[in-house]
Amino acid sequence: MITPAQTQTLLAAIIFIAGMAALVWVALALVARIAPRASLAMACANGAAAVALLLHALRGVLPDALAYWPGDVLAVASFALLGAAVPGITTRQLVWKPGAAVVAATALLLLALPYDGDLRWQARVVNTVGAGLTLAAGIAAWRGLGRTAKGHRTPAPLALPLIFIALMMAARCVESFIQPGSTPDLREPTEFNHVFLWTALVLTLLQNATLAFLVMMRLILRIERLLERDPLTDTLNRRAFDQALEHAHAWLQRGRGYALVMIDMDRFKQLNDTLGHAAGDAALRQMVRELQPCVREVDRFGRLGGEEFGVLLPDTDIAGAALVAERMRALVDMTPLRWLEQDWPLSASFGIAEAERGDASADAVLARADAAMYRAKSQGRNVVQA
Ligand SMILES: Nc1nc2c(ncn2[C@@H]2O[C@H](COP(=O)(O)OP(=O)(O)OP(=O)(O)O)[C@@H](O)[C@H]2O)c(=O)[nH]1
Repeated sequence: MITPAQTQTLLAAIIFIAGMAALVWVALALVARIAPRASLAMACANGAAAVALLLHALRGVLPDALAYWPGDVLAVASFALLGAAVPGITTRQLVWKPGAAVVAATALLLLALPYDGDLRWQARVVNTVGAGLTLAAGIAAWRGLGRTAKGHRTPAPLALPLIFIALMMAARCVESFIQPGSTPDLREPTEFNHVFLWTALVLTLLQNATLAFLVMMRLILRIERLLERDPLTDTLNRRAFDQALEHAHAWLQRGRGYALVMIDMDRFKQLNDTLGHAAGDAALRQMVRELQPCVREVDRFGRLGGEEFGVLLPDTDIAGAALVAERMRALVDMTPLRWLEQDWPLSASFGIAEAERGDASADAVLARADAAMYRAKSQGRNVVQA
């Protein structure tokens, strides 16, 4: 036997959880500044849900003009905000216009329904629209999560709580047709309400936890990226490049070879001394931009220091490395640096080396490529040497 106190306590617990979740999302957005727009949308979604449920719980206590129509519109708005926030978290695009249009249309429709006596049609509208909005968000999340981004893949089933919420709302609508005697009041001590409220409680927790987990993943990926990138050129920094090199060397004994290209810009000090440090920085960025199209997805392009760069080419022999390096050399040579209305010719010297089974470590390969690069310098620069 379910008592009114049980359903009311469950309702209060959901309001409390949604309210707390709203505060946590505000903190993530404003204090931690993680995915701020999507986090704010999540804060608003939880806040709107909490207020809508509170107005529902206070029906009969608050004036009708406040407790009914505004509460229903807020409930729909909370689903629309959820639908806007989810793509913001999974694909970084906040999609709010379709949701706003649905809320406006639903508000008008609800305005046309008389709020007296039987409120089942109002509840059917809210539950159907809520189910549709949440299902759309769930499908968008499933698709967004299934994709691989920058080598990371977040499991699509993390979108399941949203899909379950949609099913739950749809079930509430279906129940109102199957059981014509049921009332739309969530406080009624019925079996259906009891199960519905328990499910809503668990799903509210689960959905907030999974979305917060996704936001944290974004933060971790951003930190990982900051740790492995050179801030000026956005190539790998020395540490990350050395790691990639060690990894490639570990595969050498298992039959997967690799080659290295060392790149050193020519007469860079002269450029810096004549045009200034900012021009030198621009030249470094320009060279990296020009060379990017020569670098495959599996290759690793890193800045080893100053104006020296390295490219790790897995599954490549010396002939392949020579082709890549020659193409790179020609590209750098082709475009001068345009700085304050004048052209400054750019070029770089290239040294290449192929890893051999006898190489005890990647350092040996690096040293050979380095020595080849110094030979290129001594031969007048702007050449490739093996
Ligand atoms: N603008 C800028 N300059 C840098 C950076 N890192 C190192 N440099 C400068 O790069 C110059 C490298 O000079 P050198 O090692 O003599 O080499 P170079 O002038 O290119 O001479 P060669 O290699 O023999 O052609 C130095 O003046 C460094 O100060 C950087 O991040 N930005």
